[in-house]
Amino acid sequence: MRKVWIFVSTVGEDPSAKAELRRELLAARRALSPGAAGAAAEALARHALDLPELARARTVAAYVSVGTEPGTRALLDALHRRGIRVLLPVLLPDNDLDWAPYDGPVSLAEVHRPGMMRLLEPVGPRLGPDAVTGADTVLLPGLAVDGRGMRLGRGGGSYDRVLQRLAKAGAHPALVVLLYDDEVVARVPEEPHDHPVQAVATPSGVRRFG
Ligand SMILES: Nc1nc2c(c(=O)[nH]1)N(C=O)[C@@H](CNc1ccc(C(=O)N[C@@H](CCC(=O)O)C(=O)O)cc1)CN2
Ligand SMILES: Nc1ncnc2c1ncn2[C@@H]1O[C@H](COP(=O)(O)OP(=O)(O)OP(=O)(O)O)[C@@H](O)[C@H]1O
Repeated sequence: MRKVWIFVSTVGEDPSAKAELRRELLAARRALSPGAAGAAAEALARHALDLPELARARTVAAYVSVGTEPGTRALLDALHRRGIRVLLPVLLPDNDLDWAPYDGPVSLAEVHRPGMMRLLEPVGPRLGPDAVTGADTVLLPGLAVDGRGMRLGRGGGSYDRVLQRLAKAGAHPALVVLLYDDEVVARVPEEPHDHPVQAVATPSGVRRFG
């Protein structure tokens, strides 16, 4: 599996290299047993909650894991119980993200858009796409990250836009991607619009970049 990716990355870092790596990583996630996924979510929440970036945050932008993603529900509830303001994304028709507060599990609703995975989104008041610029820490979904902090997302470009918006606003929240252990890879294909993150939290711990 890695052989294919190394070959692709040496011939040029084009969008198809990202698409190929995404397919491989999503297949690996699908192969995970429910028991292993549950244990991973628990360990991930434990390590993430130890992050000083979360302990001292007043506002955290996060997301609700779905399907085979590393589980974030326990983490969201722990942050909410600590009195931290948690913002969750609402996917807009152009793949940009709006934000609304997390107010416990009852504040979430399943949203199904044709051709896309079902998401759990907040039902509360929408705060607008710029609300993320008020976060002290942003927890990002992804499929892989490399040693430089370059992140591979699902390909919607939603978080690329978030990172661009933060830069434009001069906001510098801590950026932490949540992944499984084997999704920390040697190199992620990179395009000019990609921005690095500072850290990754996985079930086995936290790694910081640069
Ligand atoms: N749990 C969670 N919430 C999230 C994200 C995420 O990655 N995970 N997002 C991260 O940006 C945003 C939503 N973006 C999404 C981007 C793609 C797909 C999706 O279903 N992709 C299909 C492939 C679709 C296609 O081929 O075009 C897939 O992954 O199977 C869903 C949400 C905001 N909320
Ligand atoms: N700031 C931006 N505004 C609008 N579109 C963008 C922006 N940044 C990237 N895109 C577009 O989004 C698409 C997906 O980009 P890319 O493959 O890097 O997504 P990703 O980083 O994997 O996904 P995500 O950011 O949602 O996690 C590309 O077509 C890219 O041109």
